[in-house]
Amino acid sequence: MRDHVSGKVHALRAELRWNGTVPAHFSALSELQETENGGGESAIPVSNTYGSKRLPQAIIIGVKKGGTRALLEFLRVHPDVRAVGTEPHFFDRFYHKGLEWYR
Ligand SMILES: Nc1ncnc2c1ncn2[C@@H]1O[C@H](COP(=O)(O)OS(=O)(=O)O)[C@@H](OP(=O)(O)O)[C@H]1O
Repeated sequence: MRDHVSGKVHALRAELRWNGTVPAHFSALSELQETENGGGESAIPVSNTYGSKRLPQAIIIGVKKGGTRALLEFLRVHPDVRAVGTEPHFFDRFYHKGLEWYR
């Protein structure tokens, strides 16, 4: 996946209180979660337990100066969204550290 991302990648660690399935464009992330859980349900389980370490339910991907910071700040205003404070740069810089680091 990293090889296909040419620009800066921003990841958003969000606790979206959705009760449905994950949208198609988040399917790659969903697959990661399923792999980690050993398969099973197709929807990422929703958590409202703050403080637990989970993979993100949504990520923001964008090129440098593409306005991703502004998008993150707009999303953060929503009370049901919990987002990382700083950009984790998992896919472009720290992919080698693995999913345990990413949580
Ligand atoms: N809605 C909208 N319309 C036009 N321009 C916008 C918008 N939102 C953010 N911006 C501008 O996007 C620039 C920041 O983008 P990023 O958040 O991706 O910046 S960064 O790569 O993380 O530094 C930054 O540009 P500069 O001010 O030239 O640095 C922002 O002003």
